[in-house]
Amino acid sequence: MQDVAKILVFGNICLLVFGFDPYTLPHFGSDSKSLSSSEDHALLLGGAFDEIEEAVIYRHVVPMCVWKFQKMLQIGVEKKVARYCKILDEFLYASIEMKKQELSTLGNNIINSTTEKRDLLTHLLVEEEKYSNKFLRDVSISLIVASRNTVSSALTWLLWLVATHPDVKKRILEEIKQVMTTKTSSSGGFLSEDELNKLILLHATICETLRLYPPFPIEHKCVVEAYVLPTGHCVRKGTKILVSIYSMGRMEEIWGEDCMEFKPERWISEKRNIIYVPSYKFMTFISRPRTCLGKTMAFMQPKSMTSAILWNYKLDMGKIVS
Ligand code: HEM
Repeated sequence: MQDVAKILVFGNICLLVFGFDPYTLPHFGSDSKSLSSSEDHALLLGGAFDEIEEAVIYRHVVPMCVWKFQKMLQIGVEKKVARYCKILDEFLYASIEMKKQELSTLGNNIINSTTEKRDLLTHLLVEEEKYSNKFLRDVSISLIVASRNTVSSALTWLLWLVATHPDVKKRILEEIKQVMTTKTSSSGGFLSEDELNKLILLHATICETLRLYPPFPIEHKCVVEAYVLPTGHCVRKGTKILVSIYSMGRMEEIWGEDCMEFKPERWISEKRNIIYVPSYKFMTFISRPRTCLGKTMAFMQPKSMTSAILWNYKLDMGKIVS
């Protein structure tokens, strides 16, 4: 399920960043020559992201000298990293060049288009011509990496929790029916942003999913300067701190006695608004100053996808075949 969700999210983020869907594109790069379709090419890119993300985790668990040595000799995991980075670079630089050509062909038509309709690359290139290709590549890759695994993990757990809690599923469907207009029901059940904002129970269900199953279960920080924490603990410069976001989402002293239960209602006030929970309690998006910049999008995508799935299909857990 998460593999399908990753494909969906990758397509969405590419639309946002580049303005095109990678599943409909011609192939870029030497590694893609043997591929028979755009879909295969997009899967190759997805695979490259997966491999690199795994290698980044590896770099966190082995001593730095080990992976640096492997990198220098181009052996082991680092050999794979170099290959997959090349695949991604070819895709990203070709996408940037394509966008630049499109801009020079369409010129004023794009420049005069409303900013809400522009993809990120167009926006950056129209606002500031001097950004280097490397800068544009780095911005694009950060957004793809930040959203692909996180949103797909959230969506997978969300669908599983909804499928295994028929009462919640029934009430979400009733909520969708209430906000849905004739226009959206005839367009396949894809709700507008305003309609999605009215889905309070679905929003609460996503919060509850992210509390119990945070896509980043552990956060890793390094102390820059010696500091005394409010608890009185001294931390020395260079100390590595691991915060278990997963455990914090299941702590009785934070969430109460029913902390292990799936209860979307805990996020809804008597007046049917979402209850604000400070980020130092609900750590899924980390606290300031480095809080997640894509939080709104992190809710919008699962909301839009889940409401369309529930509207069009019957969501149930299939039989597990051993
Ligand atoms: C359920 C989905 C998501 C979760 C749980 C999540 C969680 C997080 C977390 C924990 C961080 C802090 C990482 C760190 O400092 O080590 C972070 C940072 C970030 N996230 Fe998200 N994220 C999600 C979706 C997204 C999306 C969809 C985008 C944008 C398209 C995004 C963009 C970013 C960016 C740009 C940062 C870096 C912020 C900075 O360092 O200043 N995230 N996210």
